[in-house]
Amino acid sequence: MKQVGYLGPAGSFTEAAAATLVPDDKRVPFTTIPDTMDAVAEEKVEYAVVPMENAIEGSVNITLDYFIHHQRMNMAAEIEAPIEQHLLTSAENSADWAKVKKIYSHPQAVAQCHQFIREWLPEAEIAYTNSTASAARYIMENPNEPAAAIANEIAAEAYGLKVAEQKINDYDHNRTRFVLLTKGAVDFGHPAITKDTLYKTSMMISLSSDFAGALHQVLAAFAWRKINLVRIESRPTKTGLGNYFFIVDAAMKQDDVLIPSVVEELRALGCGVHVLGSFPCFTWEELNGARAVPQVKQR
Ligand SMILES: O=C(O)C(=O)C[C@]1(C(=O)O)C=C[C@@H](O)C=C1
Repeated sequence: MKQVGYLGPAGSFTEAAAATLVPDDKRVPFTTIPDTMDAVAEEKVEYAVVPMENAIEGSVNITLDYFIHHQRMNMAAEIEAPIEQHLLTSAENSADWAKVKKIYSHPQAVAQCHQFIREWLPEAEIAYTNSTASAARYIMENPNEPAAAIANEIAAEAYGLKVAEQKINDYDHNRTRFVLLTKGAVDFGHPAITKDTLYKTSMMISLSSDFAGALHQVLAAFAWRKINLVRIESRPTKTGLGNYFFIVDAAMKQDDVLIPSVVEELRALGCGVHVLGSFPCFTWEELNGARAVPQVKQR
């Protein structure tokens, strides 16, 4: 049995994503996203699942930055899952949840519920945690503190908390993309792969210098080959204000012709190009049926 690392503790959204993508593997929780990625590099686990991007809040910067600057590995698969945030309290605080003085949760989850917090708990102090599940666990351990966690239903059950308010995320279409990372390149086989499965090839591109039309030239290399791009993200290189690299996801599997020729053309233009992975993409619904709420089988 393989071991899959995930951002824990049990009951995080990332665990639900890992349980859906690789249900037969042993799930191993880690405290932070960098710890989870290090575990793959140090071969404590075969692979890891980490959150990459949320439909409301955008990229999970710590994942992208740690991946690029510290722990370059291979993106081997992706799963996109629905995210429903709930306000969880201890039984002691559930009736009077509007009186809680502090809200614990992961920054992405807090950001997904800004309007709810502004409207209902404007005075509450926000305390950021490593994951939504660690916030829920904290509330379990401190039931008398007038505090709440923002987390999912699995965490409510795992840590014996009450769902004081359901579905508090500000936008209905709340979804997060999670990636499965491996140390080396692998072709991720999955029984759900069909001829219609979407593949992406993710690349990191840095420009040779800043000149008019530099990014246009990069995009043209994809455009004239009719390669559809499904994401363009810029992140600071951390070498000085105004210096960026780009993460570009092409909607195709790495092949022997088109992707190598794009890479060659971009390098000829003086760009730095790294292929970060070429991987199948699944949706939660595809792998789990139409259930909206994450269910995790305990092992
Ligand atoms: O905190 C968790 O439960 C996570 O798995 C992390 C995470 C994230 O980083 O985006 C995952 C999904 C949600 O968007 C909120 C939090």
